[in-house]
Amino acid sequence: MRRYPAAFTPPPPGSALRTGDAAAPAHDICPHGRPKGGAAPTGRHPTPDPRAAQPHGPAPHSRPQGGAAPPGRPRTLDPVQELHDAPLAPLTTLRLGGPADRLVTAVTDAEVVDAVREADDSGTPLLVIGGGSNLLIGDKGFAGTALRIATRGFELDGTRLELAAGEVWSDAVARSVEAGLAGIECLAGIPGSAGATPIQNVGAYGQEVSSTITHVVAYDRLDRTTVTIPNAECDFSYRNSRFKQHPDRYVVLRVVFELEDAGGLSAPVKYAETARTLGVEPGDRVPAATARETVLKLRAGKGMVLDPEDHDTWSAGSFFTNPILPNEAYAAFVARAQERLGADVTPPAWPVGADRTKTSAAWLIDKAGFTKGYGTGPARISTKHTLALTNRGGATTEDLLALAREVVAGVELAFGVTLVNEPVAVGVEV
Ligand SMILES: NC(=O)C1=CN([C@@H]2O[C@H](COP(=O)(O)OP(=O)(O)OC[C@H]3O[C@@H](n4cnc5c(N)ncnc54)[C@H](OP(=O)(O)O)[C@@H]3O)[C@@H](O)[C@H]2O)C=CC1
Ligand SMILES: C=C(O[C@H]1[C@H](O)[C@@H](CO)O[C@H](OP(=O)(O)OP(=O)(O)OC[C@H]2O[C@@H](n3ccc(=O)[nH]c3=O)[C@H](O)[C@@H]2O)[C@@H]1NC(C)=O)C(=O)O
Repeated sequence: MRRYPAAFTPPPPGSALRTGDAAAPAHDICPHGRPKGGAAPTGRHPTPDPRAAQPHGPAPHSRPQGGAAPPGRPRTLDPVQELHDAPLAPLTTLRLGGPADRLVTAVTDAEVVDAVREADDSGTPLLVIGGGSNLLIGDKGFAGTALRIATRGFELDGTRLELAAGEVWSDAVARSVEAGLAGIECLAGIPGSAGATPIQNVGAYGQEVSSTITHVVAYDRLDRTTVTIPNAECDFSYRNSRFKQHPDRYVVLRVVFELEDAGGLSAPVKYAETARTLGVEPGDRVPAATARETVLKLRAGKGMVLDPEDHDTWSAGSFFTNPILPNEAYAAFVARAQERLGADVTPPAWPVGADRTKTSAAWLIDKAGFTKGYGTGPARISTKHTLALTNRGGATTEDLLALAREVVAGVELAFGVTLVNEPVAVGVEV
């Protein structure tokens, strides 16, 4: 077993990977298009919502060009921030979805709040967009205002880290590791914005943001005021939070973390795959930079680090959450799996409290016959991980939905387990 020294000197600033800076295709906006009367959205949101993807979309601080509002249309924002009939597909990591009637890019918290208030006052449907990495937008687009959160702010004070919602998450992780701090190093390479991390309590490789967030500053659309919500009131659980439970109520403005100064070492390594790869035991610490690099390699091997050249990464990451089953339902599932695959088969299982068991959606999909690379059309399963549904180029949202529905039906038929989609569906239902 390899052990690392207690004191570790972090690498010089700038040596870290800056995943958020990669590949920014031109923002393909029709500047003078009129708002389209798209179909009213259906699904989880009463109002649809696309998300601006910094990883492959325009840089968050660069304002889209052009886009004067049609005559007579009320406006409270700088014209360069407002576009009409704006394609949303380039703002998502799936590169799917139709246009928004109106796309507003907000670069300050005040602009975010103004845009939200304006939409609410006029009864206009609002779609908040962060990095676009967890959005599945319908081909008809969004009939309302899409608000792209492009605020910037990385403030490190000792071990306290405050991030503006529009910060590129993977850059923030890199910078915190460069500063020698621990707590979010295993969340490296996750696409999207800092403001989206508390929404679904982002987690990977043994870390969840709920462990380090101290509080979230959000605009509360119900009370029409800015609120500070401490961790204990965020109702965090696996891929869930108060913000996700009330999807139309809060717009996250800032997220504050308390990181750990472990002399440049990581937090104790928790995820078995990471520990194995590092050659350490779970619970050991390694240099935070090493933990981050290891996670980046593991993620890249699964097609989970954005790369515009690699269609396996034209995805929304995991398309389904890992099912959490009551223990009896899990036992029934195991019996069914063994009947189908052989008595020696044991599906992945992680206890969730005393009464429930989490299993693997990727395993279910794989064993139901949807193996890596499954599909013949423009939407297929990733060749690197069965949980990522991908756009091979030229796909439509309907293509992807057809694949997703086929997978859900196939897994249900094979194992009696119903998969639930993780990405936010805008104007469509899986
Ligand atoms: N673990 C992994 O490997 C992966 C994880 N992800 C996670 O998915 C998340 C997607 O982030 P991102 O690409 O920025 O988000 P998106 O632009 O994809 O938006 C998805 C949804 O997040 C909500 N949201 C985003 N920003 C805000 C905000 N400031 N305030 C309120 N709601 C917000 C909105 O939901 P609503 O309208 O319901 O509030 C939105 O519809 C990331 O945080 C990432 O961690 C994605 C891919 C891989
Ligand atoms: C990518 C995301 O997050 C990921 C996160 O990166 C990883 C690492 O911690 O763990 C979750 O995936 P996951 O449960 O599929 O984790 P993995 O470690 O990749 O795979 C778990 C198990 O699935 C099985 N597996 C995986 C891939 C595959 O093609 N086939 C397969 O059968 C294996 O048994 C493997 O051991 C998160 N997904 C969810 C929904 O919880 C995301 O949210 O978008």
